[in-house]
Amino acid sequence: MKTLEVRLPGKEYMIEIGSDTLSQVGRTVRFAARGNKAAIITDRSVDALYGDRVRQSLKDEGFDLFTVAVEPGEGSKSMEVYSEVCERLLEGGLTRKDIVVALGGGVVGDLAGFVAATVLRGVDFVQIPTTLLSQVDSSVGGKVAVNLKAGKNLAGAFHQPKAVVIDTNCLNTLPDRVFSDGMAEVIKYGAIEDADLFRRLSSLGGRSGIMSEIEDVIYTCVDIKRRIVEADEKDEGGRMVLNFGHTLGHAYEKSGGYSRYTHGEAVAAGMVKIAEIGEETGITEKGCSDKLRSLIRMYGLPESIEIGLDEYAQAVGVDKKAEGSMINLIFIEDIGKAVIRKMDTASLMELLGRVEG
Ligand SMILES: NC(=O)c1ccc[n+]([C@@H]2O[C@H](COP(=O)([O-])OP(=O)(O)OC[C@H]3O[C@@H](n4cnc5c(N)ncnc54)[C@H](O)[C@@H]3O)[C@@H](O)[C@H]2O)c1
Ligand SMILES: O=C(O)C(=O)C[C@@H](O)[C@H](O)[C@H](O)COP(=O)(O)O
Ligand SMILES: [Zn+2]
Repeated sequence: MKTLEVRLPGKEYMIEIGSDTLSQVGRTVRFAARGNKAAIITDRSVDALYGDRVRQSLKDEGFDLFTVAVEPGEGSKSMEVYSEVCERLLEGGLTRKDIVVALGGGVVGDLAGFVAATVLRGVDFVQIPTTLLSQVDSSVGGKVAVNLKAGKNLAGAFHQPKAVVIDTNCLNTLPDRVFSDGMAEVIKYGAIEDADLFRRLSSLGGRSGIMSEIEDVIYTCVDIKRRIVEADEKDEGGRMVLNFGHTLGHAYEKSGGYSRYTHGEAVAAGMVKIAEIGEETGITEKGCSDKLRSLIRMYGLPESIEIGLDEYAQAVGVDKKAEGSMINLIFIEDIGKAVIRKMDTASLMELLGRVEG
């Protein structure tokens, strides 16, 4: 097993990465918990696969338990489901010293984390991510949120977990499409920060290659995120690079009603498009968009998604990196080297029109 510590003053936590860590998860939660009640928030598919194992481990540690299982899918990152889950926690008798256990992919982690940040004005929570995307990205760093009609992740908070327990065995039951989603964020880390990782992803060549080095791939990604979050927890500067491909990606997700394209698919297409804009403006070395395209193709992700300029404009208008009429955009200068550039949104729209042809 590998471990990492996120060192945020007063909010430090450990990340465990290994195989079969689920059967020992009770010990980690016991160490993190101040009370004796634990509420597991999960989705129905994950509950059927892994709920019993987690419940057994928590019971072995003497926890008084209950489970709230939501519908699988992005639709559960909504104010309606958020409100329903809060009510269920209170019916279950959750008090301020108790703990929420988020068991599932990024949807469950973001929803349960937002619930934990706000119910009773905040309770502790632990992340047990079960998808590749949630293991390399969403379980770490404390961004928690639900979607609004206006756009992606628009009601949220920064609420750091007390621990993150990653069990790589969970990845064996992932459908290929969900595995690919996680690869979009893995490719993102290579593109923004680690050219060696980017090259390695080419040579690993697909899901089985990645699985042969999975602990190390996850460790590499989480270590990058840990360093970035430690330097800028609240997304005021350097952390914005983790949003590479996301401004346009969020536009694609919204245009597909949060069901046609997954987050990973949207981010993949968003990275290619912003690299094309970067090449057009001279910020990005020529050829980077082709390098991204070929990795994205290799991992079964879309290189582009067609939407209208009005749909881009709506998403850009509510992007959390906007400052008045300007927006902070994340480009890469080359593979492994991200840069933040302020641009007025009108110029961005003009460039989008140009690269869309
Ligand atoms: N907070 C952050 O920093 C952050 C970072 C990246 C993404 N996100 C968010 O994460 C969400 C996407 O997360 P996701 O890709 O994990 O999707 P998801 O949580 O919807 O999971 C995808 C599907 O896989 C199923 N599943 C989960 N674990 C499984 C397993 N081990 N075996 C079989 N099936 C399993 C789920 O039931 C679901 O149907 C998006 O909402 C995105 O915005 C947040
Ligand atoms: O942790 C971060 O910071 C990220 O930007 C990670 C992203 O992969 C993730 O999708 C995040 O939820 C996007 O955040 P948002 O602030 O653009 O909603
Ligand atoms: Zn993301």
